Amino acid sequence: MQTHNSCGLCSITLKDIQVVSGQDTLLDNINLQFHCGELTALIGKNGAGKTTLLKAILGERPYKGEISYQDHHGAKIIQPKIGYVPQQMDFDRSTPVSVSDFMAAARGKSPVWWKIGKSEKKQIQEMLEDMNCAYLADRRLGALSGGELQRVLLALATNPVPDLLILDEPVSGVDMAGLDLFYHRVTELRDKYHMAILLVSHDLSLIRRYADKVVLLDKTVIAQGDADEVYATEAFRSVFGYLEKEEGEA
Ligand SMILES: Nc1ncnc2c1ncn2[C@@H]1O[C@H](COP(=O)(O)OP(=O)(O)OP(=O)(O)O)[C@@H](O)[C@H]1O
Repeated sequence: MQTHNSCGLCSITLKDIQVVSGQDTLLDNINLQFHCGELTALIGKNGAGKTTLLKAILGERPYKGEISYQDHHGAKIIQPKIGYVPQQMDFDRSTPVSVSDFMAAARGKSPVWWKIGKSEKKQIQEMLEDMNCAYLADRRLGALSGGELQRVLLALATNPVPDLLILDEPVSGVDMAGLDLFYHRVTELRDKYHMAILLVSHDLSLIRRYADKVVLLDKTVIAQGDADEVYATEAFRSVFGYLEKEEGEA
């Protein structure tokens, strides 16, 4: 993995964020702060606005309010590096493009029909090795499982190492062992590079195990805190009902 060319990001502040679409208010009065070295999980029912909020942060959705990035002295950072793993990637599953070809094209190094240069191929190999999936390099992209594709997308989103990593339901369609491995890898990245991570997920027990902070959204923030605090709120119960604690947990 390439070294972290840090811009010294410390926190991300969302102030009075509102997103409207025609007559509908999709998000309103969102005030939040995310910190480096923390994995924040965004949860909420279907349609609560989680993806919309990620899109606003990514600049893909017009919004009112302010999204700002601060360094450790409180000074504003204009262009933080943001890595993104989308909820889904629509592409023709019959495409003959290999994982390496796709990654080279996504990195902007070459069109998919060009032969990849030796040094680019080596870098891609290293990126995949970092995610324990070097064996995928020559596989056809369309033949990957959901979990394998997510690891390839995570390898891309974290090279170069971002200041903020955004993951939108990165684990849907992945088995439990794959999910656990993915979360484990994400928290390793958080600890090694001290990046801020914002993750949308529906897996409440994995969130309890791995997230530092949980934000419950229903068009606006209806609860936030650590997982146990949020899971104990009335707001959480009204959305998800009661959640049994896992065996062995305090
Ligand atoms: N481009 C769009 N234009 C108009 N409305 C949209 C658009 N994208 C999403 N919406 C609507 O905004 C609301 C929030 O959608 P969003 O995808 O952000 O929810 P979500 O919390 O991510 O849901 P899920 O858990 O099902 O993925 C929904 O009612 C959805 O229909």
